Amino acid sequence: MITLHKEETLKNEILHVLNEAKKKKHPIIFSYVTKVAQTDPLQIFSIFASLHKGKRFFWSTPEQNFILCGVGTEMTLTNDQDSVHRFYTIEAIWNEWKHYTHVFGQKDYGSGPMLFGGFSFDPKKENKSSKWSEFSSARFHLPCLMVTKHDEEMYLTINKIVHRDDKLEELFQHFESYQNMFKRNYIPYKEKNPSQQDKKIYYQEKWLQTVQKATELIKANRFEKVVLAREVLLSFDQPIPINLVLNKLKKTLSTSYLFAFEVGKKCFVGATPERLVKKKGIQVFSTCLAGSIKRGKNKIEDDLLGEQLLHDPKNLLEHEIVVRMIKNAFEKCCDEVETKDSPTLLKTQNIQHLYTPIKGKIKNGFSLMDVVEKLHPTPALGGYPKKEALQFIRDEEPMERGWYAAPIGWIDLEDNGEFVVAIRSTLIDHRQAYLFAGCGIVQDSIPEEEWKETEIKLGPMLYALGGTKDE
Ligand SMILES: C=C(O[C@@H]1C=C(C(=O)O)C=C[C@H]1O)C(=O)O
Ligand SMILES: [Mg+2]
Repeated sequence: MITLHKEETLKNEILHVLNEAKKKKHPIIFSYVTKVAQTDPLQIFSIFASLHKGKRFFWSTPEQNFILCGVGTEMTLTNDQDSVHRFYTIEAIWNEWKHYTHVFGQKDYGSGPMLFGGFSFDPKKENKSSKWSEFSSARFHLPCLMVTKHDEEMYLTINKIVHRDDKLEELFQHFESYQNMFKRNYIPYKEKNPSQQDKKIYYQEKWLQTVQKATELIKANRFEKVVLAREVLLSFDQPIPINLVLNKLKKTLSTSYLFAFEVGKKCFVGATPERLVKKKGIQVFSTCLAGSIKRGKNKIEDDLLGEQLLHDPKNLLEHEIVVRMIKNAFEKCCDEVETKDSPTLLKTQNIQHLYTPIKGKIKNGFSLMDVVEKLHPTPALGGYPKKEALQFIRDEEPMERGWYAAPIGWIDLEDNGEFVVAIRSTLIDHRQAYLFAGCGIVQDSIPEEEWKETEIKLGPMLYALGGTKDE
């Protein structure tokens, strides 16, 4: 229950927003933010499973010090443009709404009105199946309710678009009922892992041949690097509980971002170690991540493998191409660009990567979306040069990437936000889950070795889904 004093203040504020909507002749996003006691954000995902089914999202950073869980869609922004306009249309509509937004309460970084969503990898790719049909080239949701965990604080945001003819009492009831739903008793997770019925590993021969073909074209100077991916389909005897998958991923992947974006009956879930861009105020951060080796069975073996990776010419080249491109893109929209001269190691549960962080300060006139547009796809996911590599993927890769390897994340009113690269991911469709993994192909790539690299990358998601390891 809202206390009496708060009740009056909230009512006054709603009245004020109603008047504003009349005066401006435009609906207003009213965002009510309150500090709340710590709860498990994943529980919110569960509680709203039926009321807001098909409209939920989840996000957590590797240190788990920033977690978002949003449910419902107070507003959906989506487009199917196949050019850079897909980024800027979203940004333009959001910028326009900023004139019609009213925040009430203590807003902190990551709370209040924000859009959560993402983009497809390649809007020019013609899709033959309907696998990704709900996931447009660009799609963002303004949630009805969202919780934000930021360090030790927790915030509840309730967003409502207020129209000039809305009734004060009804609006007030809306906020009250959402607050009460949020305070509902938390329920223990009941779901059990469904049993796996089938596992399809697609087009191994074709994939190996494509890798071979890519290396030949690289030797003939058509491009320098291309990233090729493949997919695995798992089928289960029952619908896959997203909560359970996220919980399992949370336990195993402390160095990765977790994300889930539900659209209708499908949910895109991932645990990726790769940040595309984070913008906080004028500070901009990105990650160059490319070049991989397995983890060792013990510390000695693990260190040896790490050392091997740090000195391996094929992997260093995979990595260097990414650093070069990201640095270039940063220099276009940032000042004071800083990076390291040589990579270090980033170790996740079952794989180690070459890693170079990069940062800068945004130039006047540039935005978070500018950086997303300039970076996507980096050569860690597409290749280099971008145009040639993308064409090769479009023509030769035997799968539909959809949102795999594309930017997913959030953006707020002040142009703060973060996007990661949606790898180590799965598209869950009722009783089925498509898993994706790819790797960077350079001149000296050996097809069978690259296949093994994708097997390692698929491991944690296969485990989280309760599947068996790739043979
Ligand atoms: C493409 C993926 O991963 C990318 C490819 C890597 C590589 O080839 O070494 C390493 C990290 C990622 O940038 C994937 O996991 O699907
Ligand atoms: Mg690689």
